[in-house]
Amino acid sequence: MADSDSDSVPEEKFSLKEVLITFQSCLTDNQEILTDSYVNGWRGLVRFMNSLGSIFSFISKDAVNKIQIMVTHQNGENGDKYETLQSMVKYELDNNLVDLQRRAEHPESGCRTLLRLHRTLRWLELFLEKLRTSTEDSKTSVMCTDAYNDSLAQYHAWIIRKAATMAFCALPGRAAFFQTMNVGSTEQVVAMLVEAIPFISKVYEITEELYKQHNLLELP
Ligand SMILES: CCCCCCCCCCCCC/C=C/[C@@H](O)[C@H](COP(=O)(O)O)NC(=O)CCCCCCCCCCCCCCC
Repeated sequence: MADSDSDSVPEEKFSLKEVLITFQSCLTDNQEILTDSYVNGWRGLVRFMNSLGSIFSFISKDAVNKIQIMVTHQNGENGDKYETLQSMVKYELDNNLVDLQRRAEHPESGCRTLLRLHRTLRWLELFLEKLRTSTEDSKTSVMCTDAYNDSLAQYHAWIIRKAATMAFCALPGRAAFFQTMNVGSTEQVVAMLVEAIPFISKVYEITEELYKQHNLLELP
């Protein structure tokens, strides 16, 4: 059976609102984070990024690879241990499934893979916040680069930083960017951001605290 991303299925109208709202559904009542919704949020973000052009495909490839690693864990025989980020951390640490010093036997642990997405979530939070407070003459490439330099860039090698900042220059201007988001007028985009950013921040904070408690923030 063809899956829903199959070429034969016409692209339905895709709004970034649904994607950003996914991060709201990550949170359980007792403040745990559901891996499935988290990974789904990233799937939607990557889909949005792909719609911005092929210059972003090297970023998309890495993101898809990380999403796939998480899905493999979730579908594996211990998939139930990956239900929340909290249960994943516990399971992988209890069973020595995480390379703590250097990448060796477990180069694709859920913990280290998720950490890369978590660091990128900080970039997203900063970028969205800049978009929210931007004005008509603000440049998306500048907002994106500033957000990147204040977050993710410190973890990337020079060559990746160079490639990423070059790609950011190809971002459409603010008006076209908002249009691609497919949320409606500028006021509606801002209202959506006001609604979505707090959930993204919350998910980020909880994950940061979880990783900090277990000393996992520098996983190789
Ligand atoms: C809208 C423009 C999109 C900007 C995307 C910003 C993130 C820039 C990341 C550049 C990563 C370059 C590719 C390589 C990365 C890896 O080296 C590096 C380290 O991995 P390793 O330890 O396994 O080697 N990987 C990472 O840091 C993870 C990168 C994951 C990127 C996911 C990007 C999804 C972006 C979604 C954009 C949605 C924008 C929505 C705004 C309204």
